[in-house]
Amino acid sequence: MDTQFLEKRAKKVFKESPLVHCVTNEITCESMANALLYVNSKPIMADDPREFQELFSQTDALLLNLGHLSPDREKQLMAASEYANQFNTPTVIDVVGVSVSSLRKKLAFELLKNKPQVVKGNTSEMKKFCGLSSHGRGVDGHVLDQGKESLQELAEALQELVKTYPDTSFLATGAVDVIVTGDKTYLLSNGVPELDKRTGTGDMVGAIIAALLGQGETVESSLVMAVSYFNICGELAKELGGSPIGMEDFNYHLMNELSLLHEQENWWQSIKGEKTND
Ligand SMILES: Nc1ncnc2c1ncn2[C@@H]1O[C@H](COP(=O)(O)OP(=O)(O)O)[C@@H](O)[C@H]1O
Ligand SMILES: Cc1ncsc1CCOP(=O)(O)O
Ligand SMILES: [Mg+2]
Repeated sequence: MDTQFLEKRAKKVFKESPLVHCVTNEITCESMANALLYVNSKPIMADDPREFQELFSQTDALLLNLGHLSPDREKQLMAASEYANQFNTPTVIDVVGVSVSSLRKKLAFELLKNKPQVVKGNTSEMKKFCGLSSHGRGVDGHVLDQGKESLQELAEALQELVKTYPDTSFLATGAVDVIVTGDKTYLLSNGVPELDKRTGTGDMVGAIIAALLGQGETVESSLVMAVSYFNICGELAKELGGSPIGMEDFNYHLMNELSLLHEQENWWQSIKGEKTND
């Protein structure tokens, strides 16, 4: 990958303190709020549309997470998406659980109409989102959706989707992360398997992407830097936690590293992946 691009962006990211509005699920809400604080952002979890007119005049980015759906939550997500359009607030949509129900897929495409900067999910969720076969169970990705052929099929489907939705970039996370943004495709390969075993890791990545958008990073830079940063923190957590590593120890070190790594000037040198122009 272009090391000049990575070095230049790494000097900028996490140096400001954007206010990130999250309409999200109760399961991982606190982890998400703390992850944002640990990367110098300010979270506000707010889902009452009555305060959106005032709130959107103050916020820098919006994270919409479909994790815990209800009729009220659907109304809140749609309202926030409309306000983001009105206020030009950069928006990330996390299509959590889209491989579970057609209700979520329908809502995801309704939200896509408002031209969010990013739509993300794990590989199984994003395969379902693209109409491909998916082995997703619940909100988790499945290893059968992460093989070379499967990722190639998914990347091609996302490259087609970008032609229909040119204002939106797409991210599918897993052992290898697929980013399709404009005519560029990235395959990123940092991280450790333990990241798949802690609830909220994908949710936290979505929030960190929103934070970088909120501080003015481009969509391409926000995606590459947020995913890589988070996953390198996972690599450090595994190293620090010893072997065998308990998942509570892993999470302790992961969250610690989120708050520490951005003080290391050369953290970006650990970024692994490749970029192709479609
Ligand atoms: N097997 C794995 N190896 C390395 N990194 C992983 C693995 N599984 C997930 N990750 C990383 O963990 C984060 C969450 O991804 P994922 O588990 O796919 O999302 P979700 O929590 O939404 O299912 C992403 O940054 C992803 O790159
Ligand atoms: C378990 C669960 N159920 C509804 S949302 C949620 C958390 C999903 O978090 P992530 O997508 O980061 O694994
Ligand atoms: Mg997820």
